[in-house]
Amino acid sequence: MTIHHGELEGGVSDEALLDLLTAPTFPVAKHGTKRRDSELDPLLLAAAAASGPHVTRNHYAHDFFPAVGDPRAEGAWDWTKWRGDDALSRQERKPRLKYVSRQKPRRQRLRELGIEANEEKENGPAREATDPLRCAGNLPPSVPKASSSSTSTAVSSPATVPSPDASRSVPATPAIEVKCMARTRVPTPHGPVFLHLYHNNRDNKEHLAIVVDPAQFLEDIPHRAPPIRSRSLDAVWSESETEVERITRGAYVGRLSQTSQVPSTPWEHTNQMTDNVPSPLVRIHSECFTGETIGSMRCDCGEQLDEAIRLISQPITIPSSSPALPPVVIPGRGVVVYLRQEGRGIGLLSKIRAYNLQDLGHDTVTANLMLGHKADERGYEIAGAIMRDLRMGTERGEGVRLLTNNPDKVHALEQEGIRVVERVPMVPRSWQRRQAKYAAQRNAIDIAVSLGMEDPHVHGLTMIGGGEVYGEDLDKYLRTKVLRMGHMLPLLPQDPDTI
Ligand SMILES: Nc1nc2c(ncn2[C@@H]2O[C@H](COP(=O)(O)OP(=O)(O)OP(=O)(O)O)[C@@H](O)[C@H]2O)c(=O)[nH]1
Repeated sequence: MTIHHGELEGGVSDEALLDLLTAPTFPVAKHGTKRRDSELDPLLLAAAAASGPHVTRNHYAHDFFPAVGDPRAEGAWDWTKWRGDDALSRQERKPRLKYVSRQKPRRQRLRELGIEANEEKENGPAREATDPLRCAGNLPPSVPKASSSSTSTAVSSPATVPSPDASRSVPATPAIEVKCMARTRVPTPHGPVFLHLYHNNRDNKEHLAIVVDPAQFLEDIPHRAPPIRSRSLDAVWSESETEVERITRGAYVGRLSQTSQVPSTPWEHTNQMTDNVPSPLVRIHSECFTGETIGSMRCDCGEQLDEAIRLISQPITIPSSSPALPPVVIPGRGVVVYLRQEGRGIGLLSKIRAYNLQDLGHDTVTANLMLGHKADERGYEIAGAIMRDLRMGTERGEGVRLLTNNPDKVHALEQEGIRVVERVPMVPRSWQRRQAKYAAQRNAIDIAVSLGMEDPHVHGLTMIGGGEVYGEDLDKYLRTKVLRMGHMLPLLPQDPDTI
């Protein structure tokens, strides 16, 4: 069976329109009047065409919704003023659904960027960031923290490179700094992990790293690969820091117990990689409350998180250098960097609204655009800094094997100086199961077992409802990612009977 684009949620028109609008050359009417300004922003047009209501080129940040957080804004819904659903309140509410601009006047925005309004043409460089299919550095404006930089990992990110156009003053973005504030052992269904909590100087979110490296518990055995440890955590934070303080924040070695309390020392690991040890598996994962906490089957985020920890925790077989010797098996080794970028960076509130637009028939990309967001608003600078703090994919030359289908992530990490030696696909469990059925039309369970899946309920019962997400909503979501966001997954024929 062939998959037609037109079968996607949102219909042919949304996708065809977006393709047309984001094509390299924009069609111009033969006898049209020449525009005085530059070409129209495809994002704006796509949002306008998809949503219907008026959106103007200078106000594309307008929202369907009034400013919820600002009760003084015209049309804002302030629930504290809710007095019941009587006729009067209904009348009061009626004219309230209006668009409210969240954008300051352009002149003021340019001034804040240090750019004189007359120097910058409309739709000049700033327009680049509005490309809906671009994965942009979207982190909020930097607020440098007064932190002891001696203990944090500071690396010049590409954002700090001065503008080649020296005549224009571009505000300098301070080098990104991350600091691991605490680390602890967490037992999971896949084995123990070390949860690392990071602070940074770009946003006020607590990003996390889930380090799988149980070899650190095995004391008297020579390690084949260096332990995965945070440089900023193992640093000495102050001269007056006590051993108990160090241990309490997680700067210890081995297994912490009533009888074993060994504080770590600042980074001094000398053990090198043994030959043939594969590069560690790494996943950069973005927060998804719905998929990970309440087991939503609109997406596969919860399953992906579970599957990533499972895959990384698998023991590694190292072939021996001599045929006479048996292969060596070592514990799994790798990291999940967990970024607090809910809803691909648009936040939970907007994601919930986007779900309602999806129920109206729009796909996940169009729903974001209709709400005035980009298709993807995430950034990976913080992930890069965390990886550098853990010395992953940088200094030892081993590189990382990245668990993803998203080409943007590979590119973004490489931009951050992380060496990605291999992309390892994340095939949804339900697709693996169905693929197994299609492949041979035989006993699907046997095939799934031979693919290493075994019983999906055995592994990772970390989501409410079980170990595999499936269903119509999920299929639509995954197909949109493949067809509209360039995710590298082989599409399966649609077959509701096999779900
Ligand atoms: N805006 C929006 N975000 C969503 C939706 N469904 C899931 N997300 C968010 O998408 C993010 C996960 O992104 P994915 O595209 O699944 O994964 P990815 O990280 O880009 O790619 P992979 O590495 O291949 O999994 C999380 O932040 C989720 O909260 C949706 O319908 N709309």
